[in-house]
Amino acid sequence: MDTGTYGYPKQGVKKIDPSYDVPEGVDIRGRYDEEFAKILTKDALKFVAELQREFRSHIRYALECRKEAKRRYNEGALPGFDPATRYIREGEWVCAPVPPAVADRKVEITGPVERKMVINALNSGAKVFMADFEDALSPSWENLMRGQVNLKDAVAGTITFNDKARNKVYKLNDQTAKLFVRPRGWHLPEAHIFIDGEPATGCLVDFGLYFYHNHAPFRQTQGAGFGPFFYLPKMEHSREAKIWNNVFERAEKMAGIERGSIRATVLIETLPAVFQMNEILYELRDHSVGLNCGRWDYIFSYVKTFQAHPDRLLPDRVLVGMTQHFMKSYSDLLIQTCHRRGVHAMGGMAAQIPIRDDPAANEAALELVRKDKLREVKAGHDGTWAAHPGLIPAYVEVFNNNMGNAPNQIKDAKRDDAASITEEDLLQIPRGVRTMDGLRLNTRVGIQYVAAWLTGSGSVPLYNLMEDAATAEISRVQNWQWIKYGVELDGDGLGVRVSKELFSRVVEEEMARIESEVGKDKFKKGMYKEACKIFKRQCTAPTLDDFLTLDAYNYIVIQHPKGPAKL
Ligand SMILES: CC(=O)SCCNC(=O)CCNC(=O)[C@H](O)C(C)(C)COP(=O)(O)OP(=O)(O)OC[C@H]1O[C@@H](n2cnc3c(N)ncnc32)[C@H](O)[C@@H]1OP(=O)(O)O
Ligand SMILES: O=CC(=O)O
Ligand SMILES: [Mg+2]
Repeated sequence: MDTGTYGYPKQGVKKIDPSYDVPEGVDIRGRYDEEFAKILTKDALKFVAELQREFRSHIRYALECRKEAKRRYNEGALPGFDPATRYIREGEWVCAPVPPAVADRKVEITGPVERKMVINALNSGAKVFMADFEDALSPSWENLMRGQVNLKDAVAGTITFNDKARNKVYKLNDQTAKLFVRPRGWHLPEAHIFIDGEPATGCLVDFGLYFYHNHAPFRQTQGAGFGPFFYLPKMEHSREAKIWNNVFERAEKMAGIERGSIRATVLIETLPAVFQMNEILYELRDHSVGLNCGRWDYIFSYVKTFQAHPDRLLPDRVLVGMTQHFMKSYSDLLIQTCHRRGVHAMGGMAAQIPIRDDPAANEAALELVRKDKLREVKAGHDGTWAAHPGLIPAYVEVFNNNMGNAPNQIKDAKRDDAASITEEDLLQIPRGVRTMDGLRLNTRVGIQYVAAWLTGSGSVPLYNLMEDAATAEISRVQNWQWIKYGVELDGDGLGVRVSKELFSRVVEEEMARIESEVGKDKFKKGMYKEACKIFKRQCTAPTLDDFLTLDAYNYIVIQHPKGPAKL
């Protein structure tokens, strides 16, 4: 058949849709795009398919183990240290030395893999940019594939962005942050790429495509022989870290590069994982570059792990900060563990962002984050996360003032005192009150976040705070738990018990408030009603959904040529 460019028909010729050139067993169901085709090459897809085939049974097993652990916690068991791996916790071993290119990670900026933000983040003055396919990204086909294009251009050093409306061209500075990439968690499928008749594992797609296209230029221009570098999210057990280690070894073999070139920082952001920190580092000891306190998912995980423990309910979300005993214990033990094993102990994300139109409120927010960063650096953290470029100077100042010229505190802040932290310390119930305002805020934030996520934004400013998938999860599971156990809201003197009926009224009133805050027009055009339906269903479900984004994912999958699809 006679076709024009990319398979579109010449006049009078029957139309043929362009399609990706795929290897055996791979089916791409996402929209065809010329730019995406440069990422979805036959060889890159072959690599992703090989990873999927080699590791799918291990991933399935690891996810089954999560279910089994959940069953035990739901029957009353508590997470704790595993006696079978005491020898790893007590053994004297260290991880491979930190690559010189990333010895100094005092301030790391994070953000979705959106083009302008990638450039801004790399230029921000932070030491590291964590480019996010996870908490900060709504994983639509368009966002994911554009993200891969953006990262490829960033690693090549050629990325630009033309903001026509503002007549501004963005390009990279001479000096840029080192790039780390965070793929999705093990649980998320990629419904636009089928391998042997099944949706691919989301994180293997994110990792595989990025690694395939960028390992060589990255090692040359950024990693000084090491890399690429990754952040690994939401793991619950060291067996999941072992899979990543094997994936890395497989990738290194494919690329013909030395074992231990790839390096990753694991987020400790689930309650079960805090009891596995040594074991996780041990599995990844040749590929590790530390652990990070993923505080928001960690709080979410506390509620999720104790979903069937009404004696362990959380107070209002705003009261669960890093100074609560269980959070402080987690951060202290993470620092002690990392430094004993010779790697970075990274701090986490304060949710405050700059407030442009109110200098006094802005100064108050800055003071809160300075305090948070000061606590981190004094505790021994080697660096921290910033959500916004406007915060970086303040963070740099706090870390430099307290660490001087040293690139990190791995050798100087041993925190041997934290070795005595117990299971009870790590599980201690947080203190504080529960209020109607807390229920309302959870609801208002949760619905607005889901509405943004459904329309392509995975991180948003709400009420002067950064909200992303992890913070929204806290709102969702806390509402679920309060409804499930008919909790008394004791903090405001009203003594009201939470019920489905009360929650329905709150949802109605908060939807009205959202409409008045965002305006009728935006409310009508946005996906607030759909978001409300999803959020309400999840908050009132008889059993707790494992992840907010798993169910919501069905709403953003658009398979071509057939349209929306349910997994
Ligand atoms: C729990 C966790 O997982 S935390 C990690 C995941 N979360 C994140 O990474 C959140 C990242 N941060 C963000 O997405 C944003 O800062 C938000 C959504 C919180 C706030 O966004 P906005 O209100 O739009 O920011 P604002 O309008 O102040 O931005 C000003 C400028 O800074 C840029 N900017 C803001 N945040 C970032 C960032 N994280 N990285 C790069 N650039 C950024 C904007 O692109 C904008 O650039 P411009 O002036 O050239 O147009
Ligand atoms: O990913 C980070 C978190 O806090 O969650
Ligand atoms: Mg997280």
